[in-house]
Amino acid sequence: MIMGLTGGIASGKSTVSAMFVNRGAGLVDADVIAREVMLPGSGVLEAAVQQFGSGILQVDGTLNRARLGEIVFRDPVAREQLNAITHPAIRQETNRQMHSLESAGSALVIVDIPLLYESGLETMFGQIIVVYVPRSMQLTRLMERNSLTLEQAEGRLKAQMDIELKRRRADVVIDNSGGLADTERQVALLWDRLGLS
Ligand SMILES: CC(C)(COP(=O)(O)OP(=O)(O)OC[C@H]1O[C@@H](n2cnc3c(N)ncnc32)[C@H](O)[C@@H]1O)[C@@H](O)C(=O)NCCC(=O)NCCS
Ligand SMILES: Nc1ncnc2c1ncn2[C@@H]1O[C@H](COP(=O)(O)OP(=O)(O)OP(=O)(O)O)[C@@H](O)[C@H]1O
Repeated sequence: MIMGLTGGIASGKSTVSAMFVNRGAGLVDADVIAREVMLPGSGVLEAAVQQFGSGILQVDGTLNRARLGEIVFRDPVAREQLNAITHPAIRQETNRQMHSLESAGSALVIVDIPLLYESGLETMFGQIIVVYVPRSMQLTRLMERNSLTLEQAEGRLKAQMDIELKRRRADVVIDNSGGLADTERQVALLWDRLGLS
């Protein structure tokens, strides 16, 4: 079985994905794939440099993520341009990995895609899990984890669909606003309900 997993930025997707992996699920992580398709020498990185200039590179030729983030999280047009350059490659590799894990015999494959709804990828999955925390908690966790100002954190939130909308669209909601033990309990419950125990 393959399930999509999404949520808002810093809502806890990686935390919840790790809980599924600990129980034996396979994981495809679109954020990891997004990094891989932008390694030095890739056509995707080359296209990004053509679009945004060599200022987005570090001296060693790797992507300066903070610099590109500064550009795209404050400018919707630039963000759309980056999405157009990166998303086809990310989507293709995500598809490849999830089917390869399923063929290899994973009883459950979790596919963590931050922009699942924004990119209209619902049809790839029979069931979608949304990892939910209220917007105010997204902001505080994001500011703390990434050492961002409130303004920078709000810029990143504005780049995504509102988390309440995602919650309403979900097939399954995991509420990650309590402690980790409470989240783990919800994961255990879902694991049982899916007949995976
Ligand atoms: C802009 C970049 C360089 C910033 O890198 P940085 O290391 O600061 O952040 P990281 O990649 O870890 O992403 C953190 C979170 O930001 C959010 N985010 C990233 N890209 C986008 C985007 N284009 N639009 C909206 N939110 C985004 C996601 O929630 C993601 O989980 C990087 O996010 C990127 O290359 N984005 C384009 C590819 C993409 O869309 N990735 C996310 C979905 S697969
Ligand atoms: N239940 C929780 N209680 C307290 N802190 C938490 C909880 N779950 C996650 N966190 C913390 O909140 C932050 C965001 O969590 P995580 O990195 O899992 O989110 P994410 O949705 O994967 O983020 P991104 O969208 O940036 O990929 C992290 O610093 C994490 O340690």
